[in-house]
Amino acid sequence: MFKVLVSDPISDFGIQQLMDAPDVQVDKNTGLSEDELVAIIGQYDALLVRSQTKVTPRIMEAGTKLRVIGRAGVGVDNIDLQAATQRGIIVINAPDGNTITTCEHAFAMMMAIARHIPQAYEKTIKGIWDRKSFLGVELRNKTLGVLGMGRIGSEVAKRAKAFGMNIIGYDPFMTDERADKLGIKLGSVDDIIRQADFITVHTPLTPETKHMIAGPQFEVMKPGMRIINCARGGVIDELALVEAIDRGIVAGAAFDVFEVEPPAPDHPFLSNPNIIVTPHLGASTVEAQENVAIDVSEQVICILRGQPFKNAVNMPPVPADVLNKIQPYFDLGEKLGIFVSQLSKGPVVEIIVNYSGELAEVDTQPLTRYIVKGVLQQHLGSNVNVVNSMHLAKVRDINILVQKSHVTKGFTNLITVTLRTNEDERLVAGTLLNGYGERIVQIDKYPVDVAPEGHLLLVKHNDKPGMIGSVGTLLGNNDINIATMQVGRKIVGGSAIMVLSVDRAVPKEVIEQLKTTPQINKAKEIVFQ
Ligand SMILES: NC(=O)C1=CN([C@@H]2O[C@H](COP(=O)(O)OP(=O)(O)OC[C@H]3O[C@@H](n4cnc5c(N)ncnc54)[C@H](O)[C@@H]3O)[C@@H](O)[C@H]2O)C=CC1
Ligand SMILES: O=C(O)CCC(=O)C(=O)O
Repeated sequence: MFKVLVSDPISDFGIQQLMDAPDVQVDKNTGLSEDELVAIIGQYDALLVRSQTKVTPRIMEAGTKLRVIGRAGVGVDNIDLQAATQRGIIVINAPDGNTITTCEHAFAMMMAIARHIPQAYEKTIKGIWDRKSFLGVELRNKTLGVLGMGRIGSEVAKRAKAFGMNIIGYDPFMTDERADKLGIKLGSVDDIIRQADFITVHTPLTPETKHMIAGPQFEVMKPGMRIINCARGGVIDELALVEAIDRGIVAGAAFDVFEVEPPAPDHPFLSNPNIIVTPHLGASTVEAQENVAIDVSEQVICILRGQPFKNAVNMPPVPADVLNKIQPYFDLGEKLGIFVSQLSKGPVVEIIVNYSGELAEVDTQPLTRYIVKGVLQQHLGSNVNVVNSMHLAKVRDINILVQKSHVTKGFTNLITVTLRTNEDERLVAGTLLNGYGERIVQIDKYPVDVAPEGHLLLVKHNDKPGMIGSVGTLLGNNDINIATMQVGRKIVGGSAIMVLSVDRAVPKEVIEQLKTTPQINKAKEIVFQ
């Protein structure tokens, strides 16, 4: 039974499928301190959070069974990603579920500052009928600058068009084609700063975006402009903004997010009549909370059950069409790694992976992670997984060399893994055969055809008559049943390799007997658990 801890308020409807899963037990325990979480996290396989829980390295260290942290939302700044990657904990988020909701909040904020709605409401409910102080502006024909044209920024731009605004967008990944499609102008940050009547930011907080709007930018803005931040506190310099408002450069600002949340009671925003604030409500709708909880629950179940998943934040994203092509090879890749590491002796120096055929045409990075995992698994056991395999190889100074070629030796796709240690160099190649599944097709220089499963016995011998008989008799005498057998040789009468698939583990003494049998040079068991 997998145990999942939900440590922030997350939609019950959204996590229903987790609660209904027969192999999952869900505990809801919210508002815990770091110490309280450290005390209980050791029993859980998965942790589900929104943004309140700060998932620190201490919590992950105590979470010895933790395999996945699910963030019901977009930003993962409350999760220490580096610590998660080092520990092999997969961090997933739900990037799509709250896009529209947050866009609508940003839009509501823009309209609210255009028409002073919160300030007017304040006075009206106090019985003050003040119509003079709240002269607003129309959105129509105004220039809206959108910094960050990702999911939310693009939706804001679409809605702004319907309001008759002229939109200038900036995003390092924005192409002219996409801008044309959205009917907006592509500009630089400087164009936006100088020309916009309204600016809305929709970027993550990164070293590059931190204070991307600060003192020097406010200096050159259009007097009377208005600014909105429903992305992350810190993208706009808060103190510089207050100063720009005092100097009449900025007419109004709307913030849903703050450099420190919640802001201190004496934060200058809270007493400024031209700044309106909400308590990080961007994603707070029934729909968004259900969506993100559904998305993250689905992924958590997949990860716990060892099924393919998406939206891992601490692994490179893979487009669906690429994933479709490489996913069938994940298991084979891992088995090639397991196989070649059992063949080798001595500390690993380099893993050379060669992809040929159709695999040479696609991004195979995720597949390489499986191969590296397989190689390291023999020594690191369950401490290695596809999230941390590359990191663990790197900290052990193991070089990973990936090559692509079109030489497929007659197979549609071929993966060749060569392991260089400081004692030897061994090679295993495998493919997926239509109708036959995973096959090992080469071991060192010998062509073979064997399924990588269960117990394999490798016997290196001289190519002489009677070898199959003597190996078969020895195994038979020790009650070891042979399921399949293959002999690979390069030249008649030269050295050859026998690969036997056997029904149970081969005891050490039997391996020793094989090694001392005439004409046999080596014997080795390879185990796939
Ligand atoms: N207030 C709230 O409750 C919510 C806030 N958010 C936040 O909103 C922000 C945007 O979210 P999404 O649109 O879903 O993310 P996204 O990843 O789809 O879009 C972010 C965009 O910012 C762009 N970007 C990165 N650096 C940039 C730079 N220096 N200048 C201009 N653009 C840059 C990226 O290229 C990307 O296209 C995130 O920070 C997210 O955490 C998201 C949901 C709810
Ligand atoms: O969970 C929340 O309410 C915060 C949403 C958010 O900021 C995000 O998804 O990035």
